[in-house]
Amino acid sequence: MSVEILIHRLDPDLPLPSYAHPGDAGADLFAAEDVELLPGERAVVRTGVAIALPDGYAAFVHPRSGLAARHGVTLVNAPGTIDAGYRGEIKVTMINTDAKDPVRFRRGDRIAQLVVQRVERAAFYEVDRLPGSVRGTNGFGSTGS
Ligand SMILES: O=c1ccn([C@H]2C[C@H](O)[C@@H](COP(=O)(O)OP(=O)(O)OP(=O)(O)O)O2)c(=O)[nH]1
Ligand SMILES: [Mg+2]
Repeated sequence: MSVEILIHRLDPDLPLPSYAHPGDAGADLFAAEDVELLPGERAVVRTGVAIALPDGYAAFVHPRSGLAARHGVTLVNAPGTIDAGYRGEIKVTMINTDAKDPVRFRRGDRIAQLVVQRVERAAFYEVDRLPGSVRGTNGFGSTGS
């Protein structure tokens, strides 16, 4: 089963986002521009597409593991959240975490992947005291390394 999503190409010469294999969760997004990232540098990169997600869905821009493993490239805000009401161009906030090597992307390169998911919206009920739990307030490494 797949959810139908309206997509508009702001850059008609780029391919639509696509899944590399059956069963893949992420559809690859393409760079709409050339970009060079020096060590530690970041950039907001255009993808040339805008989408209209149905209510009850969101899309998440995830890094590609190959770029992370080979070049240390990830996303500053991973995963980036695309709201259902957003009609602007999807952009990718890339960062080069490598200490030594610059990395270069060309227009048309696959720079990130989009994961579409159903999402719940919460109704927040304020209370004076929360119900107890086994974990309680322990966190941030409380179970050891
Ligand atoms: O990686 C991302 C993250 C967000 N967006 C777009 C879609 C999203 O719906 C909108 C707002 O994102 P977010 O809520 O994360 O950013 P914000 O800093 O809270 O901006 P705003 O005040 O517009 O909500 O920006 C992207 O194109 N790429
Ligand atoms: Mg926001």
